[in-house]
Amino acid sequence: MSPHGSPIPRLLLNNVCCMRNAQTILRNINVTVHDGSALVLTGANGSGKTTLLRMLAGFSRPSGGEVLWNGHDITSPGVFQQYKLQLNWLSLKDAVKDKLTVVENVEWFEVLEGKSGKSRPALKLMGLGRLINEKARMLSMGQRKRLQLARLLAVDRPIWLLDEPSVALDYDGVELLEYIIEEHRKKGGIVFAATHLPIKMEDAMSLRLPERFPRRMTLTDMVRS
Ligand SMILES: Nc1ncnc2c1ncn2[C@@H]1O[C@H](COP(=O)(O)OP(=O)(O)OP(=O)(O)O)[C@@H](O)[C@H]1O
Repeated sequence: MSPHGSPIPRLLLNNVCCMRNAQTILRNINVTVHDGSALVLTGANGSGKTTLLRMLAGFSRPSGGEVLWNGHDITSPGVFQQYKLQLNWLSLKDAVKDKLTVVENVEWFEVLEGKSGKSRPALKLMGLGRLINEKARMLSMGQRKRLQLARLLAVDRPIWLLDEPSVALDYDGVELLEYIIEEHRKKGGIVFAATHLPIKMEDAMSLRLPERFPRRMTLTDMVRS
């Protein structure tokens, strides 16, 4: 509880700023996140969505402001060791090992977590049950994304940082993504999703990052005018 009696948010982004190469990428981002919440991040290419997710993952430090987890700055050494164990990261780089089988690609992450037994059910839920023993190099783009989502389920950490989670998924795949996000949130999990495509998430917060440069006329504008 805070001194005012309200629960301390699980995560608080307090005036977060990010500079890269003397340019401001993110300016004064303020977000309060409680268990079960979701934040949908949108914005033009280059507006800073991945940068914000990377900051939440602790890959880079804010150049201004702070990210607090349970009221503690995530960049403090003692805190970061605990905080990083809360995170599950899904990025466009899928880290799928082509020489391993589909199930090995998930079990590997589960073993690192000191867990077992969830990989096969997770792959089945994601519609990859028949491909479990195939080499991962056989998978299509959408199937690789489904494998990544199966990892989220098998590893089962509370804070999901999802960068373009629906890219390459077919209609059923997007519905499955929406389903697992909903189930995760019902258990108190937190979801951050950067996306250009609509993903249905009930009562999700949304943050549209502003374009960083004045918009110039594009080819599309010229064709339309
Ligand atoms: N390490 C870095 N050094 C310098 N500039 C960087 C670095 N990382 C990202 N940027 C710049 O920060 C800006 C934001 O990039 P970011 O990848 O966060 O955008 P995005 O909103 O995720 O874009 P997209 O929709 O294209 O995925 C870009 O202009 C990018 O060039």
